[in-house]
Amino acid sequence: MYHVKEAFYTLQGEGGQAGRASVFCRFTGCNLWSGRESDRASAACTFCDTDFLGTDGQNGGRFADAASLAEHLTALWPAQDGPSVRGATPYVVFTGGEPLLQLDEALIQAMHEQGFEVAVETNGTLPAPAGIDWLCVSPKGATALAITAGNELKLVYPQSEAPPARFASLDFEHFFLQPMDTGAGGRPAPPANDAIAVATTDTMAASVAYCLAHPQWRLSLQTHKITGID
Ligand SMILES: C[S@@+](CC[C@H](N)C(=O)[O-])C[C@H]1O[C@@H](n2cnc3c(N)ncnc32)[C@H](O)[C@@H]1O
Ligand SMILES: Nc1nc2[nH]cc(C(=O)O)c2c(=O)[nH]1
Ligand code: SF4
Ligand SMILES: [Mg+2]
Repeated sequence: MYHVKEAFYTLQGEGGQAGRASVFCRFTGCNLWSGRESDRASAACTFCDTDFLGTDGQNGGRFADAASLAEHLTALWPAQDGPSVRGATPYVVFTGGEPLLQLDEALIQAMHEQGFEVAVETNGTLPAPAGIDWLCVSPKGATALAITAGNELKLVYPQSEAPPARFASLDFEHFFLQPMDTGAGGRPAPPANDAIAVATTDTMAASVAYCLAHPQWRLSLQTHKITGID
């Protein structure tokens, strides 16, 4: 049984695939935070910008097997254009919560059979199933990584217990710093048009300065918040 908070069609907002049309599948639950505000300060991950509790979001629910969830997600991809127009490869992003608590090879295979490339956004503390096409690892605080290779390492910055230098020698194709959205941190997430102001203050300046001083790292902005798309 898969528990899905929400699923929606949008543009990938972050990292090396930013701007790409994507079906997002947000699984319920995380191993680094209960999702309750009363537990945030004592959690292993304290700055989460996401509600991942329950199955009550748009297109959320409980799915008995890989085939039924794959069919549900495929229905969110738009009808392809006619034969004279170059089609895009359908793309699904599994996130959460922590997707590696639920994502398995059967679901990856079912999405491949539907013609999708499969991307994952993970905190990197749990092993990944085989078959993922684009793996993004985003380390959290003092937690130990179970995954030390992938397509992109996307570090929310700054985190006192997770300096970029700790990850700079790992086996990733791309290294991104993403300014921490401090509208989280125990307060409700800011409305989309507020996020621009938040993102352009101190965490943005610190991220820019780090990338300028350490060119291995590139800046990743949360463009879905800037555009207000989701
Ligand atoms: C909500 S997490 C879900 C996936 C997975 N649990 C993880 O942490 O990577 C999705 C992405 O949002 C990032 N993120 C979470 N809270 C953030 C914040 N306050 N500011 C910037 N990025 C944030 C995470 O680091 C991760 O890359
Ligand atoms: N548009 C959009 N892009 C995203 N990239 C990673 C996200 C996530 O929450 O995992 C996310 C998200 O929530 N929305
Ligand atoms: S950012 Fe990821 S790891 Fe941290 S609490 Fe949110 S879902 Fe969990
Ligand atoms: Mg998000």
